[in-house]
Amino acid sequence: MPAVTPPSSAARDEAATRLAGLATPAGALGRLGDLAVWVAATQGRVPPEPVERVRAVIFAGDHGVADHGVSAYPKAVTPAMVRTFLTGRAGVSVLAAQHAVTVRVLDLGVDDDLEGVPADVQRHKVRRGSGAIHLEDALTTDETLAAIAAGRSVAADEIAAGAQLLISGDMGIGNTTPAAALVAASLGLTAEAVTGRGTGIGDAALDHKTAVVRQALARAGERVADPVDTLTSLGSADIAASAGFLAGAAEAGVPVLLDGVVAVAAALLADRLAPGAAAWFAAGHRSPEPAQGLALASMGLQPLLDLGLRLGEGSGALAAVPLVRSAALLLADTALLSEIL
Ligand SMILES: Cc1cc2ncn([C@H]3O[C@H](COP(=O)(O)O)[C@@H](O)[C@H]3O)c2cc1C
Ligand SMILES: O=C(O)c1cccnc1
Repeated sequence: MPAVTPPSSAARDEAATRLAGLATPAGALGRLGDLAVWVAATQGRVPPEPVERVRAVIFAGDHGVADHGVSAYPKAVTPAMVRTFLTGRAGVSVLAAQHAVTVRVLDLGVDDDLEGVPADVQRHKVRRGSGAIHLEDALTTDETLAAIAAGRSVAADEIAAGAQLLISGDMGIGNTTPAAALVAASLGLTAEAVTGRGTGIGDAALDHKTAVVRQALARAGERVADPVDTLTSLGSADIAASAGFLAGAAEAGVPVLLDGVVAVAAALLADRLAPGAAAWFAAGHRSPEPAQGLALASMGLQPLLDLGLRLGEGSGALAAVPLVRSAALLLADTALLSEIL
């Protein structure tokens, strides 16, 4: 497995110097300035080039826990939304069209044959539905490794297609439950600390969902010390693929803008699979899911937006794409104070 080379510290230092010399009051660009320095470091270029080619991949899959009262919606939504991504009418599709971002959807584990969808969508399918994590493993070890490898190969495809910035999106009813469990397992947190309302469950269902996460963590036990075993026991095919995708991006030196709780759980696993990967990640937004904020903080990432957005699909990352573009342009094209005085 290739090691993760950090973003260029020479470019980071040069970018910070350029930022300090811009025709603005010192520090006036605030977090956009920090973001610009990160973009320049990931590109190894000062000034950074415009961030034009942004590509998002949605990893879709079903989750056995969805049959156990953890979501406000039925599992049938998952294949229906896969078809909706394909017709370009999902929430994330609207933002992607607005911001000229390409979106692909891939079925890693949808519990449906998705008859009639283009074969390419199912090219990396690992299985139909992942195990109910409080009762059984999500995957076999072989399935986990296949999903991670699929994610890495998808990242390579997107990079070969010219991606300068990658986004991983999620679709799968019930997926905020394994995401919460993965974050708790990775950070040594309790079920109470990480479990949220997902699609909008009420108090009684939240108590039940928390108990499901607690039971899953107890079942996984010591296996959470290893990232592959963590994904095997508590993850899913789609989240394992997303983790492989994010690890692959970091290994290739391509930056990533993170979305909500599922993408961030995958990012945490990517950083365990490929230590140092998190240096290639920026946080598009903060979601109301507690696991998401806790995972971001553990990676030292501050979210760009905080809109109460709790859709997933990559939407929070998509909404932040204009900020990344603005940051790079500001550092590249703003006059220097020395040029105007
Ligand atoms: C119509 C619809 C579209 C969605 N798009 C993303 N999600 C999001 O909500 C689900 C996770 O929440 P939970 O764990 O509570 O089920 C996932 O499918 C996620 O992608 C959606 C959910 C619905 C209902
Ligand atoms: O925080 C998220 O990303 C989220 C919340 C609810 C449903 N889907 C995603």
